[in-house]
Amino acid sequence: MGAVIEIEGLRKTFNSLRRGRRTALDGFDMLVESGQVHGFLGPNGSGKTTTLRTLLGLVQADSGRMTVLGESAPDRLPTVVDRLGAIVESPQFFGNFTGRRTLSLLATAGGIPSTRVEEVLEQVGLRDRGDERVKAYSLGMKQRLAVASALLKQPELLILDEPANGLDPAGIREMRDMMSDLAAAGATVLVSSHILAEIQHICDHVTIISRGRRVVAGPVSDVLAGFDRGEFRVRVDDPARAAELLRAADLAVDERGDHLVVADLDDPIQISRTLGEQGLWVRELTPLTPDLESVFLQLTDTEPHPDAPRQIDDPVRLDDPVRLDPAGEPQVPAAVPGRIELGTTTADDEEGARE
Ligand SMILES: Nc1ncnc2c1ncn2[C@@H]1O[C@H](COP(=O)(O)OP(=O)(O)OP(=O)(O)O)[C@@H](O)[C@H]1O
Repeated sequence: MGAVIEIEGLRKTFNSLRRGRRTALDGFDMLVESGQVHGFLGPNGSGKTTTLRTLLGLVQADSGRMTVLGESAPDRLPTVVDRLGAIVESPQFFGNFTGRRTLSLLATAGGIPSTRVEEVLEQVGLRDRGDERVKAYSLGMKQRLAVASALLKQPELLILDEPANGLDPAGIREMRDMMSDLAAAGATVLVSSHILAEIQHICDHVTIISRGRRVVAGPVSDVLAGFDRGEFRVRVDDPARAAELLRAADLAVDERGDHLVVADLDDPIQISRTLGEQGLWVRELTPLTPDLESVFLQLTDTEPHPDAPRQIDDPVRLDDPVRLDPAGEPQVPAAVPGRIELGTTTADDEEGARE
């Protein structure tokens, strides 16, 4: 599989009079290979949008090396722009135009055959609503229209920043199906999100970023397997006694009210045998497999706050080297040989551009 996106040691610091100096990217690395549906995960403010904007030349990096479809980015992006579709900032459409007319105009402007309009409307599930004005579209329909506009040129690579934002569960499901269809048709998709369950369903690969650094990357199944602590939920009539017996058998037991969680287990037979031999019959013995949500929380150490978005202030936990990058810690590369120095941005208007 060839690399479709390569990012090495990307750094970006924003300077603003109001908020001072902020390091958005602190030596970030990412590799997306051809045919992947690659999830780009991180808490709010971890650097996802800055990465994508930098990759597309919308923000200038301080340093780092990037390639897109084999060409160095952003300087050589114009040579691959026809093979690339991206929705990084919500595109604005004319509310009085219909979806179909909007796409027709974009197709004409881009020299794309008008037959593509019907194809992309179909692909994003808007064919029956194509003659309604955009101002009457729901947020989800506007998102789909945006995706349709990016699909007009049949891109090999589609980059979507938080495409599920603001969508209801049905809209999220449709977006998910659409991405699966695109991948099945051979496209590579990079999708950033903080909706972890969705990423787990949609994506085959994942990169998790925290505070501007990559904390883990790889196939979703490998990342999850790396966090499998061999835990089992155990229900018995007398959990306190069961806990005692299991501890006496050298097992790590956590009492959780009406059930126990036993960790670091190779074979659950150890539980049923230990308890059965003492006349305690097991009612439930369920393996607890990690999901992306728990992996994400462990890596970024950001328990969601009931009334607030995810927090980013806590330190990244680095106590388990096997679960992190090969170096055993979030990557903070020193000088990368041959890295292109792109110059430093020290403009207060960066702040203005964002707000
Ligand atoms: N134009 C800007 N000016 C000043 N600071 C910025 C600018 N853009 C991003 N930042 C800061 O850089 C950091 C990373 O922001 P970024 O938007 O890349 O995060 P994110 O992971 O995309 O977050 P979210 O999920 O909330 O979109 C944050 O601290 C943010 O405040």
